[in-house]
Amino acid sequence: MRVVKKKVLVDVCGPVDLSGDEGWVAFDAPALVGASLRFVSGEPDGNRYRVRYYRDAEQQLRARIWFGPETEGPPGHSHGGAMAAVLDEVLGLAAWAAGHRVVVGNLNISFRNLLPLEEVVTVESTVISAAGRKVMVHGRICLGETVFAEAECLCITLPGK
Ligand SMILES: CCCCCCCCCCCC(=O)SCCNC(=O)CCNC(=O)[C@H](O)C(C)(C)COP(=O)(O)OP(=O)(O)OC[C@H]1O[C@@H](n2cnc3c(N)ncnc32)[C@H](O)[C@@H]1OP(=O)(O)O
Repeated sequence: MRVVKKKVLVDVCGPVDLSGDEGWVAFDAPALVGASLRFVSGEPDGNRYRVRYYRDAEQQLRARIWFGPETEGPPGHSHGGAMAAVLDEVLGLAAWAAGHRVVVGNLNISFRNLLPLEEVVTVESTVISAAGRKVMVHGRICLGETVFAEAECLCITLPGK
């Protein structure tokens, strides 16, 4: 029964264009951090999220991401926790991409607009500072001028190699 339901959803959703902007270069997240990031990035043809990572011309991490029907919270729109999971992954990964071996210690999110399901949006990230074990990364989920969520993320470097 579950298999049939999933197949129908796949047919309904169809392919999604996750191509990047001009000048963006594809970024291989598993090559850097391993294959553990399955919750957000693990099902590239599924109905939860579909994600592709890039670096922009300034080397900052970017993600093109589709929020599928399985991320629903308010009817027809993404769950806030679904957006939080994406920001946790992308902003933590941004610190790794900048050379810091971290986990996320604190993630402060403001939800600014309801995010419609099955929309392809962009996650922007900027590494703001690195001092001692603390790496601050800011980011937002947006589409054009519309900001759906913005976040400040304190990453803490892991001890040891
Ligand atoms: C491995 C392959 C992975 C590979 C995968 C990589 C993927 C990255 C993307 C995924 C991101 C995630 O989902 S990560 C998963 C979600 N995150 C977690 O589960 C983290 C759980 N928390 C922890 O493990 C711990 O609390 C740590 C590591 C964050 C910190 O513990 P600690 O090592 O004992 O260090 P501690 O002394 O407490 O803190 C060091 C300094 O940071 C400050 N600090 C610590 N936490 C906070 C905080 N929440 N808010 C403010 N400040 C904080 C302290 O005040 C201190 O400042 P001072 O006194 O020095 O000034």
